[in-house]
Amino acid sequence: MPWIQLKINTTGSHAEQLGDALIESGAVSVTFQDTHDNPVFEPLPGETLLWGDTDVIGLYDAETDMHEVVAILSGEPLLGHGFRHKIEQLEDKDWEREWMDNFHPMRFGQRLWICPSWRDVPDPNAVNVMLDPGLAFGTGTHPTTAMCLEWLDGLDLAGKTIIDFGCGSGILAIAALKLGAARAIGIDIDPQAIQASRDNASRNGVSDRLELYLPRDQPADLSADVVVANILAGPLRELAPLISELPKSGAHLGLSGILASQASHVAAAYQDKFQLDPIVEKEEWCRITGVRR
Ligand SMILES: C[S@@+](CC[C@H](N)C(=O)[O-])C[C@H]1O[C@@H](n2cnc3c(N)ncnc32)[C@H](O)[C@@H]1O
Repeated sequence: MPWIQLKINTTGSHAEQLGDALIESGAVSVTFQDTHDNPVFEPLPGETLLWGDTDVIGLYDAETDMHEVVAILSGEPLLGHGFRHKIEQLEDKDWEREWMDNFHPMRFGQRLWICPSWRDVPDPNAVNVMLDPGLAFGTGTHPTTAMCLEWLDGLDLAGKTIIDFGCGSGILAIAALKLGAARAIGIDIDPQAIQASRDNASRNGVSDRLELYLPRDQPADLSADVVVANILAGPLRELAPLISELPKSGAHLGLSGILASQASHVAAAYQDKFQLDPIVEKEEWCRITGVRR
């Protein structure tokens, strides 16, 4: 079952009250985490944070309307309008664990394999990306990543520039580079994802062709032949004006992180500027692709 988590940084004295508020807003569980064990929560661009010592994390069914949750929580006196938070889709941890235990290299499409670095590659002549589960999202086990990898494998990427918007572990950018792309640009709001992408690029010998940016640092005039964004439906809709301008005319766009029930809403935000393909579905998740008009 797919899940979404919402994380709020606070002080220990406020944690319990916020935990109750998260449950009232629809969270099926709430956990408290010592911030010092988990320095992931990032400041918004231009912001200086005074860190609380506790992250309050609510787990929601992925069908939940997170806009509504945020609206409800804005009414909480401890939070208020525009409160800082982070919303993420979650890897299925059991699935992840199983993959680690069984050490399975995985094939995507015709040419591409994602392989744990401690195993021999099944086909040395294939396009092999060496990647181990780490702190950032993206190993290939999640259907949203898998659908992006399959799509990339089917494109002619030779000499192309690709933007990986929400790069996580860097898996999509690195796969594109190994499939022949000349240059990749990874963007993520999470500094830990930038670091993971950098490490994984180095492990795969493609560091010199991968640029990585936090959104506040990204050059203003970015454009590419292929743009892929595996983030959630809400941000994909909100960021449609920005993401739509990244592909050049005739360039390919791939969107993922979308539940089947949300696909038509996301497609509606892109259909004016893109000739969209039929939507592809895998285990409750969808992929939307198209070509920039
Ligand atoms: C589901 S993961 C995808 C990771 C990887 N691209 C993959 O396909 O497995 C989504 C990533 O997008 C990042 N993200 C979420 N919202 C973002 C935004 N508005 N701008 C840039 N990155 C964002 C998250 O930090 C996370 O690393």
